This record gives sequence, C-alpha cells and structure tokens, in this order.
Amino acid sequence: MPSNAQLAFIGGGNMARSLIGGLLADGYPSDQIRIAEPNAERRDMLASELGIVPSASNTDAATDAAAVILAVKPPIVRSVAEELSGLIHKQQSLTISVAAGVRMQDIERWLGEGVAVVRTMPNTPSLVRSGATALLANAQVNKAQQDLAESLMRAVGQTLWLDVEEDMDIVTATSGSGPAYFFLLMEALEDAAAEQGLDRERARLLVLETATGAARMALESEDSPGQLRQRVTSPGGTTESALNVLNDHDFHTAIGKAVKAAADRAEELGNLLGEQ
Ligand SMILES: NC(=O)C1=CN([C@@H]2O[C@H](COP(=O)(O)OP(=O)(O)OC[C@H]3O[C@@H](n4cnc5c(N)ncnc54)[C@H](O)[C@@H]3O)[C@@H](O)[C@H]2O)C=CC1
Ligand SMILES: O=C(O)[C@@H]1CCC=N1
Repeated sequence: MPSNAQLAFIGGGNMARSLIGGLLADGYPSDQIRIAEPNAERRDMLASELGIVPSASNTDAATDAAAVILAVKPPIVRSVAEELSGLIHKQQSLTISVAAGVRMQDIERWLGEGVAVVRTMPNTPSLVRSGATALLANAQVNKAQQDLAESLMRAVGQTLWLDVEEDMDIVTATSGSGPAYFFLLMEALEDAAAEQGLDRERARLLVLETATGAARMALESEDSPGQLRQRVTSPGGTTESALNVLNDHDFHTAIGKAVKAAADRAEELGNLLGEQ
C-alpha cells in the first residue's frame, strides 16, 4: 500500500490496536500512523505496545490524514464525525468507519454532504494479518481512495467489497463477531479435555493446533467443510459419538440463532442511531 498515506485512528481500542498491529507487522511506517485516544491509561499501553504515542485530541490526530479511521463504539461515531467534519472537508480526507451497525447515510449526514466514506467490517485477527474485512464505498470515493481503503485492509488480511449495504449486518454477525465463536469453541474444548484429565498446557496446545489445522485444511481444500467433517467421522467411531451429542443439543441451530441475534443487534443499533 502507499506508505506515504497518513492514517489517523480515532479511538485506540481493541479493533484499532488489531489493525495498527497488523499494519506495523506488514511494514507500514509507524510515523505515518496517528492515534487519538481519550483514556490516559490506554494511551500509555498503546505507546508501549505499538511504539506510537497517541494523542488525547481527535483533531490533532486527524490533521493532515489521508484517511481518518473511526474506531469508536457505535454510539460515539456521531459526536466524533461531527467534531471532525470541518477538518475532513478541508483536507478532503477519506473517512473509514469500522463501526458495527452504523449506516452510511448516517455517517454522511453527521459528516456533512460530499465526504468520501468507506464503511468496513474488519475483525481482530487483523492483528496477525489474518483478518477478513468487508468494505462498502459511497459515491464520493474516488479510485485512489478506494485503493487506499483496499490496501489498508489487504495489508492485514483478506478483503471483499459488498454490493449492498444490507449485507454488512450479516457480515458483522459472521466475520466481525465470528472470532468470538471460534474462541468460545476453543475454550470449551480445552475445558473438556482438562475435565477429562489432560493437563491444561497440553490441552491448549492440542486445541490450538487442531483449530489452526482445520482452518488451514478447509482453506486449502477444494472440498467443503461438511465433506472434510465427514472424512473425520468414521462410522461407529469416536467422532460420530461426539457429533451425535452436538446434534442432540441442536448445535447447528444454536449457531444459526446466534448469528441471527448478532445481525439483528447490528440492525437495531443502526435503527437506534439513525433516529438520532
Ligand atoms: N472488537 C472487535 O472485534 C470489532 C469491533 N468493531 C467496531 O470497532 C469499533 C470499536 O470497537 P472496539 O475497539 O471493540 O471498542 P473499544 O471500546 O475497545 O475501543 C473504543 C475506543 O474508543 C475510545 N473513545 C471513546 N470515546 C472517544 C472519543 N470521543 N474520541 C476518540 N476515542 C474515543 C475509547 O477510550 C476506546 O479506547 C466499534 O464501533 C465496533 O463496532 C468492528 C469489528 C470488530
Ligand atoms: O461486538 C461488537 O459489537 C463488535 C462488532 C463486531 C465484533 N465486535
């Protein structure tokens, strides 16, 4: 990506830290990244972890930025957008939102007409450059800005552009929140192995290697996850016994309901904030 593009992260929380960590690991120069973070303790932590000293001022961080990344919680996006609107207009910066649920039309309304906005949904594995990000651009985004957003997110993982904004809530429920579902499965599997008598250290190693191996195999295989699962499941064997229990507990249905709840919450956040 163009390493001369000045990036300003507004909000230095979990998602910003993952994106910045991934960018630095990809070789992005740290002097081209600014962070605004109101919490002093958090600023100290980011400075020691990332080697970038954050500012307490959003406008200081955003000054001269080619891209301003709004990485605050959804209810805070409006105040930050309104605060930075004048500066963003003056500099013609690209605004990139990572906020769940917050709709393009509202970001545009808060920033004022004519601002180039890319709405994105990244995820925290961006920290290790294994992120998955969906992007959506408004009509004001020019080719160079689209390339900038694409290369920023591509530096930390895979990207895909959406055709319709409605898909963003499903993406949020799938890949935005998705790492938590896999971490929960890892926790549960580790606990189960420990309860059966395996020491924690060995249990964790086996669980993490199994998760990595399964993901890598599914990524590299022509076969679907369902076909790969069947190949682990010998008739009358151990896996079948385990999967029968998961089926008895409606595992598949539970995941479906969980993802729907997340997508519904994203829509609800969008509705709530859109009314403001
Ligand atoms: N955590 C995740 O896995 C993902 C989060 N997101 C989105 O990223 C955004 C941030 O989420 P997290 O990083 O998880 O939250 P977080 O709470 O860890 O980070 C938000 C940061 O913004 C700071 N902040 C609060 N008010 C501010 C203001 N007025 N100006 C500047 N900074 C301010 C807070 O001190 C905090 O450090 C949210 O909109 C969320 O929907 C998107 C994808 C994944
Ligand atoms: O839980 C959340 O609301 C954020 C958005 C996707 C992941 N974390």
